[in-house]
Amino acid sequence: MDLQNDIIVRGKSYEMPFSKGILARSLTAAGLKPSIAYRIAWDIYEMLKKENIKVIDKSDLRRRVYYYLISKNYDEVAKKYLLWRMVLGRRPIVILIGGASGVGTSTIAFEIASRLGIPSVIGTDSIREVMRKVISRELIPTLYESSYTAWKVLRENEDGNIYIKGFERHSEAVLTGVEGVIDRCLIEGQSVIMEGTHLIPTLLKDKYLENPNVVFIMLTIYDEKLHKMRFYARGRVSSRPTERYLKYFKIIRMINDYMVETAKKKGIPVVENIKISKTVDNCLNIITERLKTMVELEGLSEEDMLEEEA
Ligand SMILES: Nc1ncnc2c1ncn2[C@@H]1O[C@H](COP(=O)(O)OP(=O)(O)OP(=O)(O)O)[C@@H](O)[C@H]1O
Ligand SMILES: O=C(O)[C@@H](CO)OP(=O)(O)O
Repeated sequence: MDLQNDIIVRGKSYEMPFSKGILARSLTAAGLKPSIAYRIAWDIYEMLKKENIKVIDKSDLRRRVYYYLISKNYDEVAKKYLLWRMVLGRRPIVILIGGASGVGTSTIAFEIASRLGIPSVIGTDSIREVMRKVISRELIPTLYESSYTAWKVLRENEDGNIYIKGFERHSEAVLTGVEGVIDRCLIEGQSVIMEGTHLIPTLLKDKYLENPNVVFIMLTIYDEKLHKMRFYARGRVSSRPTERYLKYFKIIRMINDYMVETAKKKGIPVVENIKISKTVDNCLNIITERLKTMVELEGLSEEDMLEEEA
């Protein structure tokens, strides 16, 4: 790489060479098609070169991109771009993607992370592994099962739907770990995406649901056949055995319905995951709306966002 000829982008605490790829990615997150986003990133790079700019502050670059988008009649994209740059650069945001096994939480979480440039995605399955190391099987036997088999080790006196009770008991300890990670991210100012089947809306403490920096989205697949097909697809490329998920499919569907029901109860948006690109767009729209509220709560106008140091 010829650093001498590169344009340097200067942030508050670091410098890096101008990257058309990074700029294009933030433009796609704001709603532009990748091909157009890349062209605009290229145009801006050329513009800076023509002006013989060697070093540019991030806030200057942000301003230029914003006005360039407006000049090309991408007003809505410009607004979203500004909002995203502001929030991701300066405020921690925790995105929770819940959903029953196989509806696609990890796939969608990674797509959103790459579109937004959030470097950290944590699966609740990993938190479950950590919890298994610190809590004995004797103390919480459900933790050692899967979400859909935990009912097998319930104590006999549990009332109600035993499959759902098992799932709840299985998820409780995991949720304690999830809440710990959220606390840490909010305190440290780090953004993170957490995904998995253990994110039960009615069991997560209300203080997280009410926090403007926490955005919770529930994924679902309404069509049973489509949901089943996802396990066949996964079985071909991973070591997770399709037969196991098919054997417990009815319970997994029950968990899916329960997740949707509890999400609705708590006012959490439910997104159907049929086509990846559409699911991601729907999720990004939901997240953007939440960010607008967050920025409005802080009383920031567009002018303030343009002026804020990056
Ligand atoms: N919109 C989609 N279209 C087609 N295939 C998809 C879509 N979303 C996910 N998949 C595929 O479906 C399978 C299941 O998805 P994934 O592993 O993301 O599920 P999950 O909800 O994370 O499950 P678990 O909680 O069991 O880990 C994977 O093979 C994935 O590539
Ligand atoms: O418990 C579950 O539903 C799944 C979640 O990924 O995990 P496993 O099937 O590996 O136990």
